[in-house]
Amino acid sequence: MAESIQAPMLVYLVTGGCGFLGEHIVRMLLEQEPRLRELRVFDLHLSSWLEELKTGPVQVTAIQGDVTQAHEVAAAMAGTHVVIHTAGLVDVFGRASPKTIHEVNVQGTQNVIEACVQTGTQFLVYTSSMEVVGPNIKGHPFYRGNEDTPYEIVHKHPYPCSKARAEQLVLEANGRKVRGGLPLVTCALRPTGIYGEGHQIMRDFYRQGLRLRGRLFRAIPASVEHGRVYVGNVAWMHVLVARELEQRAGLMGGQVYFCYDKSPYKSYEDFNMEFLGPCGLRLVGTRPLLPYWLLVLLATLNALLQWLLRPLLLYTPLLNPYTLAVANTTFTVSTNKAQRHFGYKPLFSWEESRARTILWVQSTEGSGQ
Ligand SMILES: NC(=O)C1=CN([C@@H]2O[C@H](COP(=O)(O)OP(=O)(O)OC[C@H]3O[C@@H](n4cnc5c(N)ncnc54)[C@H](O)[C@@H]3O)[C@@H](O)[C@H]2O)C=CC1
Ligand SMILES: CC(C)CCC[C@@H](C)[C@H]1CC[C@H]2[C@@H]3[C@H](O)CC4=CC(=O)CC[C@]4(C)[C@H]3CC[C@]12C
Repeated sequence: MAESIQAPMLVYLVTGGCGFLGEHIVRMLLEQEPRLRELRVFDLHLSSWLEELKTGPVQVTAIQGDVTQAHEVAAAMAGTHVVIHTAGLVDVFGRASPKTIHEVNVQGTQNVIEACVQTGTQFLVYTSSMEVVGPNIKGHPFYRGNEDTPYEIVHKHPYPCSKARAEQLVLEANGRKVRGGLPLVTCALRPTGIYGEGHQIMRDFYRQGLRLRGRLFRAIPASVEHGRVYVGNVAWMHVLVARELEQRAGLMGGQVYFCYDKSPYKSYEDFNMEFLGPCGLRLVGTRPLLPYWLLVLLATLNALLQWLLRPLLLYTPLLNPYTLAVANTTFTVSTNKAQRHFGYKPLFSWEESRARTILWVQSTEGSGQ
């Protein structure tokens, strides 16, 4: 993919291109990748905003499909140069069964790899997650760690288990021969908690705060730091990785990169208040209002209720033993590997990321978003 003034010639495919992160990757590719001829957006559910993108100079092809169906993936990928595999089932609340999570996240990823081999697509970027590392079930802190920091990785929950297995499959596939005889070049990006325009959990907290007359109640100590990264910067990292993979295959192939930017280190709730505060909400309490043992009890009760009610209805509250453990364990990243390997610098400053997110939160008030 050498720099050239020739007509754009590359065909990209983004799986999960209609999701929260996927939409930002799609828009970023159209803005920042001049060599793009065609962009295929593959998703289980196609969004209406795709229509407006079809009027630009790049051919945008919307493909409704399911990554668990190998033939659908292979058909969509024929003739592509690069695939960004972002589709995934993000569920830590018990909405989907462990089997479904495995099928989408692991089998779906295996299907993407096999389709690369079968169709001759040579470059694969996988959206992994910080969750493949931790926090572990023992609650060990990961404080300003990097890709080489030793950490006891112990997964139990279906979501991190599936992301870890899928990441492993992607990294092991690096170097496999694809159709035509060239080697497959793969790498994985591990975002921490992503925030920004389209972040549904942020919107849910905002709505809950409005219902509670402008208040949210602190549940997690302010001293527990939780890694966060702006969605625009995560998208930019995907675009850069995809662009640089050919030139730096030897260095980048088979590598993992945490996604990072200049977002401040804060607790999950204090970080959310950076956006919800300017939208009129207040976080009540300098310390958690409920003792930790009571939160553990409530989380356990929620898990029990979920199990008991499952034959009748899906009870999926935010608080469960897993989400409590993640929110209550320090997990922050401090690394420059992406800068060293492919020249990444955040495209959006913290101030801009914050301003954009606030504008979006404000725009969701009263709208059906
Ligand atoms: N949201 C976050 O904080 C983080 C997300 N990630 C990863 O980023 C990726 C994107 O996550 P989000 O945008 O937050 O989730 P999302 O749920 O908004 O987007 C996922 C997209 O994948 C699509 N999809 C789901 N199952 C599919 C299937 N069987 N076939 C085709 N498409 C399917 C969905 O329709 C959706 O558009 C996921 O792989 C997730 O594991 C990683 C770290 C943090
Ligand atoms: C008051 C409650 C205890 C607060 C609950 C907050 C939780 C719902 C969220 C706290 C941390 C979040 C997770 C974290 O950002 C890491 C993630 C990475 C992913 O790949 C997917 C999403 C998530 C698991 C994210 C989910 C919500 C939290 C558990």
